[in-house]
Order: sequence, then C-alpha cells, then structure tokens
Amino acid sequence: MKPIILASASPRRQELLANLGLNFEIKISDVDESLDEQTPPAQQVEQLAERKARAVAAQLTQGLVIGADTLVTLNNQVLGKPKDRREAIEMIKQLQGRSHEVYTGLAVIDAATDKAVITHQATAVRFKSLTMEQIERYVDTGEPYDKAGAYAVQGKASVFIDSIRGCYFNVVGLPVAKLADVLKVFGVEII
Ligand SMILES: Cc1cn([C@H]2C[C@H](O)[C@@H](COP(=O)(O)OP(=O)(O)OP(=O)(O)O)O2)c(=O)[nH]c1=O
Repeated sequence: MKPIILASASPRRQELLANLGLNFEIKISDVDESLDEQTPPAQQVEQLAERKARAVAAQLTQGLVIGADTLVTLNNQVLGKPKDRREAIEMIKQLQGRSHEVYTGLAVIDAATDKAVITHQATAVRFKSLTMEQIERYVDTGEPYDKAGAYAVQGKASVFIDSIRGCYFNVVGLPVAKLADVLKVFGVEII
C-alpha cells in the first residue's frame, strides 16, 4: 500500500485519521495562506487544502499526501481563527442563536504521479441562543483560539450546539467519509 502522509499540524485531523486505523506520517510545510477575499468559501478551502498538500508532496517521491482546510461562514462572511479575546467574543456573539456553514477543503495528491483529487464539504451548524456571560466564560476557557469561527464543536462548545446538518467530522476539520471515497480512487480501501 502507498504510504499515507497527513500534511496537517492539527491534532484533531491527526486523531480523526488515526481513528481509521491507517498508518500514516505527519509532514508539515509552511504555505502562504493569503487568498483573494472575493473567492467563494468552497474554493478558498479547496485552494488552501491543495497548497498544504502540494507543499509536502513536492518534497516526496512517493506517497498519498492529505491536506485540509476549514473555515466558518456566516451570511457569506468568512470567520477565520480569532486573533484575540475581543475577536473571539465577537465571533461567538455573531454565531449564537442562528445557523452557519462550516466548509472543509480536502486535497489528496499522489506524490509519485502528481494525480490530485480536490474537493470540499459543507456542514450547517445551529447554535443555541447564548448570554454575554456564557460567551465570555467560553472564550476564557482558551478553547477558541486555534479554531476557525472561535469554537470547537468537539469541546466545550458542544453544549452550544442546537443541531447539525451534514458531516460532524467535517466541522472538526476532516470530512472522514468523503476522505474514504477519495482514498478509494487511489486504491486505498478503509473498510
Ligand atoms: C469549527 C471548528 C474548527 N476546528 C478547527 C479545525 C482546524 O484545525 C482549525 C481550522 O484551521 P485550519 O487552518 O483549517 O487548520 P490548522 O491550522 O489547525 O492545521 P493545518 O493547517 O496544519 O492543517 O479549526 C475545530 O477543531 N472544531 C470546530 O468546531
């Protein structure tokens, strides 16, 4: 079987891939994450997932390289990772009491042939209504800081979730069922 390389520093992505029982290595390469803000979110996450995977594939002669990128959108506005407490509070304030979309881009590249499959998935997440006190207490747990949209569905923000439509794992950062479909194209079968 071809070696599998995860081009991600995200512990969540590492855990989700490990859950599949696959052997894989982690290799990270710095990429320029700047984008044209006019680009629709689905294309943004695909472009960044591809950049992350390509940067690692370029250093290898073989192996399947997996890259991913996650962002949150609310009424077509992109919410990235919050820079500070104020921004994190602002993001949760906007998300509470309504529904938003989480996009994850996924790129799998065969380093030997350069064959690439690039795709994305969207999941709709609805938050309960929250008080300002709850929002501040949540932000002060420190959980929001390295997460798109300033929350972790798999963490303490789980108590804020009213409903999810679509793939839960996509929100955490890796659309696992879609990944299995893509890996199959490269001859890797999970089950
Ligand atoms: C919305 C949401 C995002 N996130 C995380 C997933 C991603 O790790 C992060 C979005 O940032 P990304 O830029 O997609 O990824 P990353 O910087 O963590 O890792 P790398 O670029 O090396 O692959 O937000 C959660 O863990 N839970 C959530 O509920």
